[in-house]
Amino acid sequence: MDQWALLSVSDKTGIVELAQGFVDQGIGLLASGGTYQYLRDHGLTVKSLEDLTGFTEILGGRVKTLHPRIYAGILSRETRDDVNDRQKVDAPHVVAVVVNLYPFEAFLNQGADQATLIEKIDIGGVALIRAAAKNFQHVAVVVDPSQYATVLAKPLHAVTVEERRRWAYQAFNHVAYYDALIAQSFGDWEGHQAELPELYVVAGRKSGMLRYGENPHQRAGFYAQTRDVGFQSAKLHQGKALSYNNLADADTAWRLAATLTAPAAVAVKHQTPCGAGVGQSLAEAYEKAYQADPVSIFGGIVALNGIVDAPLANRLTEIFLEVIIAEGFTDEALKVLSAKKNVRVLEMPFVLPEQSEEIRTVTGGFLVQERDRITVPWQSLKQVAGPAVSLAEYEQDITLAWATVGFVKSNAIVVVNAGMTVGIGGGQTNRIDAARQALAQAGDKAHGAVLASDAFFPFGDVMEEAAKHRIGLVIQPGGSVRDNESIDAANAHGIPLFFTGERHFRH
Ligand SMILES: NC(=O)c1ncn([C@@H]2O[C@H](COP(=O)(O)O)[C@@H](O)[C@H]2O)c1NC=O
Repeated sequence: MDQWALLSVSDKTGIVELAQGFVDQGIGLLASGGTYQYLRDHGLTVKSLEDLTGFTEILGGRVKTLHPRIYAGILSRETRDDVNDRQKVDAPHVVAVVVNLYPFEAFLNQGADQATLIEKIDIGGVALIRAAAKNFQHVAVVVDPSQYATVLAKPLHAVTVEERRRWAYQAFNHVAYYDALIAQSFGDWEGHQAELPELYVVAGRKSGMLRYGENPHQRAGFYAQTRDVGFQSAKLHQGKALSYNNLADADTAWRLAATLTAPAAVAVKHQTPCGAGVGQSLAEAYEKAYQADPVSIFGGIVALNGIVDAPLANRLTEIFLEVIIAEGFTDEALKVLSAKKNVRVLEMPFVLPEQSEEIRTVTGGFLVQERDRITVPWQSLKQVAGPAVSLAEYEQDITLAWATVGFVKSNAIVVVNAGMTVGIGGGQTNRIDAARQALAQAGDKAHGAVLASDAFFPFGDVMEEAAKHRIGLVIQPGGSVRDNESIDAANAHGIPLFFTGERHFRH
C-alpha cells in the first residue's frame, strides 16, 4: 500500500463509512487497538499500529501510539531527506490522520471525580493531531465525526492545501479547547487563589449563531462554557431563539431574581431592572414588579424564581413580554403561554454558580473579575444617624432595595416600599440626578420607603432630597470624606441612616 490513513478514535460514530471511503480510494487503514478491532468487526481490512511498530499498548492505554515510526509517517515532508528518513525507519506514508480524543469534556459535564478525569486526559491522540496539523501541506487531519461528510465529498488527492490548512486550523482549535478545559479543571482543583493566573484561558463552544449582535450589522454568537451553568442548559419551551440583547437582558433579570430568596419577579429592559417585587407568592411578586413601572415593562424580560401556574401565565400574557424565564411552568401554564407564539418561554434553575468570573473586553485585552454576589451584610450593617429602628420591620424592603441597586447601572438609587421597587434611578453620571429620578418616579410611594444607593453619597444633597420625599430609611455604603454631611442631614430630618461598608458599582 502506498498511502495510509491512521485512525484512532474514541467516538466510533461514522468511522466505518469514513474508513470504507479511504479503502475505495486505494488508501490503506492503520488503527490503534480499539479502533482496529471495531473496523475489523465491521469487515474492513486494517493493519494494527501494534503490528506496524512491534510495540504493544502498555499502561492501560496510556502509551499506545507514541512511536517514532508512526510520527515519521505523519511528519515527513515530500523532500528527498524526509522520504529517506521515513524509509530508513520503515514508516508508512500517512496521508490522513483521523483522531477524536478521550471524552474529557463529557466526563467533566457529568461531574466525574479527579481520578477519573485524569485518566480522560488524552496524550497520544493530541500528539497525533498536532503532528498531522503541523504537516497540513501533506496530511489531512480530521478531529470530529461532523467533518466526515466533508472529507468524503471528494477523493483525498483532490483536497486542496487550503482545505487541509482549514482542517488543521479546526484541529488546533480543537486541541486548544480540549487543553483549556483540562487547565481550568486543574485551576478548580487549586481552589480559590489570592492571585488570578498569569495566563488566562477562555474556552467556549458555540451553541449557535445569534441572528446578529446588539445591532443587525454586528455578527454574534453564544459560546457555552463548560464550567458555568445558566443559559446553555436552559430549556426554551417556545418562541424564536434568544437574541444577543435578549440574552444580555435575561442574564440581569435571572441573576437578580436568583439573588433573592423570597418569591421574586424582576422585569428588565436594557440590562437594567425596571421593576422588581417580592411577596408571599410569585403572583404577588409579579404584580409588584409590574406595578413598579407598567410602562417600561412592555416588551421587557421577566424572571420569576419559582413555578408559574396558569393564573399567573394568564396575567403575564396581558402585555407583550419578549422573554419569560422561570424555574418551572405547570403544563396548564405552558398551554396558556402557547397562545402567545412570539413570547420566548425559558425554564432554568435559579441557582447562582458557586465560583464564577466575569470577562469584559477592552481594546487591546480583556478584564477579568469575580462576579459580584449581592447580599445584605446584616452583621456589619451600622446605623450612623437618625432614630433607633427595628430592622426586622424593614428586612424585606432593605433586602430588595440592596439587591436591586446592585444590578442597576451606576450611579444607582433604588426606592422600595412594601416589597416593590417604586423608584429606580440609574445610569446617571452624578448621584443626585439618580436620586431625583428615583424619587420623582416613586412620588407618594416614597413615604416611609427604603432608599438604597450602590455607592456612598459624596455630599449631603441626596439625604436632603430623601427628606423632602419623606423616605423612611436610607442604606448606603458610607466611606465618603463628607459622610458627616449625610449624617447631619439624616439627624436633622430624623431619618435612620445605615452604612453597609460595601458598595456595588455596576458599569
Ligand atoms: N496514549 C496513546 O498513545 C494514545 N494514542 C491515541 N490515543 C487515544 O486513544 C483513543 C483510541 O483508542 P482505541 O483505538 O484503542 O479505541 C483515541 O481517543 C486516541 O486519541 C491514546 N490514548 C491516550 O493518550
